[in-house]
Amino acid sequence: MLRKLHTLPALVVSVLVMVLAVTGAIMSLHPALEHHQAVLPDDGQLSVARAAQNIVAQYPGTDQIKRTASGSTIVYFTRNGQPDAVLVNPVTGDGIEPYRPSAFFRWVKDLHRSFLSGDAGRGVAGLSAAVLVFLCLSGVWLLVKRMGGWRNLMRPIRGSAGQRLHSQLGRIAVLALLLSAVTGGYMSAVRFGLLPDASLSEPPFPSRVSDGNRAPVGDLAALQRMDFNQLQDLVFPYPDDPQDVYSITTTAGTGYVDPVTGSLMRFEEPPLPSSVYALIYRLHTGEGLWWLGLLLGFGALTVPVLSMTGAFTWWRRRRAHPKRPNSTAAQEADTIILVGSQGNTTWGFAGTLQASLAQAGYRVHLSTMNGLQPGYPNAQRLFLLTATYGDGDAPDSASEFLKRLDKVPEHRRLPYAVLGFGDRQFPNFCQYARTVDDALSSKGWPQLMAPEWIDRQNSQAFSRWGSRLGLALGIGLELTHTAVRPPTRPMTLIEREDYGEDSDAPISVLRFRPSDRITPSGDRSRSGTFEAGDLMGIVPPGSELPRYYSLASSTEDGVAEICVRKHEHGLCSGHLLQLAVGDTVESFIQHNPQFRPATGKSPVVLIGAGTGIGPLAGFIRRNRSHQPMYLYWGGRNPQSDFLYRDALHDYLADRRLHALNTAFSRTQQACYVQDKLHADASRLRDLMTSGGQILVCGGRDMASGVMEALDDILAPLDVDVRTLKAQGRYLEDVY
Ligand SMILES: Cc1cc2nc3c(=O)[nH]c(=O)nc-3n(C[C@H](O)[C@H](O)[C@H](O)COP(=O)(O)O)c2cc1C
Repeated sequence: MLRKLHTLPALVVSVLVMVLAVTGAIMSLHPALEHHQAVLPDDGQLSVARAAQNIVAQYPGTDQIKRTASGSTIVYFTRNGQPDAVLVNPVTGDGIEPYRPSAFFRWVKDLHRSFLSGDAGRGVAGLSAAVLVFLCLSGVWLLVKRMGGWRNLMRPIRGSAGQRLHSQLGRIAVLALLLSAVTGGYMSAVRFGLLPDASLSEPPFPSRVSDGNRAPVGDLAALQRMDFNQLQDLVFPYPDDPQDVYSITTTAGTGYVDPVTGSLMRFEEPPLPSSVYALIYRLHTGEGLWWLGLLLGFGALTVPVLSMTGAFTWWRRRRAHPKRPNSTAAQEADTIILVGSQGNTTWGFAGTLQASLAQAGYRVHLSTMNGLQPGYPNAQRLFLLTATYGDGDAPDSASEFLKRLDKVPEHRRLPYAVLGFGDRQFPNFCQYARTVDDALSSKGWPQLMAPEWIDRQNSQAFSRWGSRLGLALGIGLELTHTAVRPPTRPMTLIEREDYGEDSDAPISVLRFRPSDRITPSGDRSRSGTFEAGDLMGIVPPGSELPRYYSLASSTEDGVAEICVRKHEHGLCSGHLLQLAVGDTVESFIQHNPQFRPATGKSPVVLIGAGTGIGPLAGFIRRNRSHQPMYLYWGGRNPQSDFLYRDALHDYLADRRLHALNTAFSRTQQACYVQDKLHADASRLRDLMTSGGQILVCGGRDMASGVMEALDDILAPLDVDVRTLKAQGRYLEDVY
């Protein structure tokens, strides 16, 4: 809900906020430029009287001396009947250059204040500032939730590149943005009378002025007592009006000076609202605080990037959540179906279940598992259909489910049935669905049906489950659903490197590029954006089901690179390894943001074996910030299957990789990657003590061996892999 509240206003006002931010960033340069030009005497060095005397000596027709908040001195004077203005050095009275306010800055200021549309535009700018305040606060709250509490707020961030950039920039710039938005909103509120008027009230004009000749400005006692650095404005009396006086405004207040006697006639301190306004104005504009101006300007420059990354993340999430036609409102439904999915195939099954139940007369509400509500007033049953990802983890649309479950009161518990979707090739088959089932039963939710597990979207198994459900409900229920193949694009093999050709399990590094062929839908084929660690789904000929390979490259590399080992009877690996350059495969990208090194400076320990090196090499390749990365990798034989040998040595040379440890199992001193970890135990303990994280990629036997080894190694620190996993510091991509 909060995410929606954060996203929707952002999408609506993003263009307006971007205009405010970019114009604000441009204007933030102004105080710094002015400060650079201004001549600033030391405090106590120069009185207003002396400075005015110097200036009048150079500019006898002086009408007004004005100082900007940054300290520049502007003199308005009349010469030969023509008004003019000049920037001066107040110590000497010499002119520096004619004063010509920049038409560009004035235009930018108008755009910033009112979108060039007068009062209506000012109102819109004020509302946009209020929205920006809300976006900052809701953004911080979302980040706190995502990072698991305030204490973890500055921890490295995980997720897709867009999400990481959005959170990282937001975290850096939020204070500057909040300050700009709150102060801007305040000034708008004052302008529209929502807060007390802050204009400077002038004391009443003196009714009597001393008779006699006017003294030279340098002799006026009141001005001799005032320090020039406090001066804001000094207006000279009209030469032809004997009743006129000097008007003066300083940081201490406003008053009048008798031009004959030099005495202070009236002087009033500014009222509180106007002092507050002056302070807020300085904080908003950086006038007189040029360094703050530049900081705020930098903060404002993040807004376009935040808007774009935010919009991109929203669009991606939206695309990942299929439409739910004919879903009854949650309040009215008698049957609730909640879906945990990442690749969307589970939605297809859920849609079929929904349609069949609706046909049988049920009022069915269909939503994500993250959409679990604390109560469904009319519901009598709950179905949970969920996939499993990572190490038995929740898919994206179920990541908040268990937390939400805690909030459901006892009297709202419903009879439920869990249907897990998974793949027996993974070590933890349907683990997340099992976790959900355990959580519900341990909380005492009544079970409508025992849980069932569907392997690789098997439609017969789904149909059998449907028949059993029909019996439980006392209706005839026929569920006919065949998984829809994800939309694929042709990719052409452009390069291959072959390893271990003589062995029983050869490996190839394959590089693909989107082919120019027109797809059946008529699109020119394009591949989506991806990063190392994402998955390339490949559908081998004669199969409906894709096989997934971890990507070793990102979009910027211009190729989709994967490492493939030949599996005995492996339909897809067999197909891929016999491809020749120029051949094409049908494929798609599945994002896998859970498996990425966190950004920042903390060390990253990469551990893999065999083809598991693919994404790890991809992470190292992109490590331009030289985050300390340590690679432990196990192969069979250094002569025949040392994947990425040359590239890894290049990465070591340019410090993208800090240390490389290899283990080979088919040599005389047979050695496994776990042995290398044990041999390097004390360094690993140091790395983990300094906030390091571990990413493991490869087969499940290697992964469980590595886990055991690390539990031993980290025992003296009182840390185990389970704890690291819970902290998001131990990530696995295991197959
Ligand atoms: C990266 C990845 C990790 C997976 N991990 C597991 C797993 O640990 N256990 C499991 O049973 N299935 C696992 N699967 C299989 C999916 O859960 C299964 O294909 C499911 O049907 C996908 O549903 P969805 O398309 O709705 O997300 C994984 C699939 C992928 C792509």
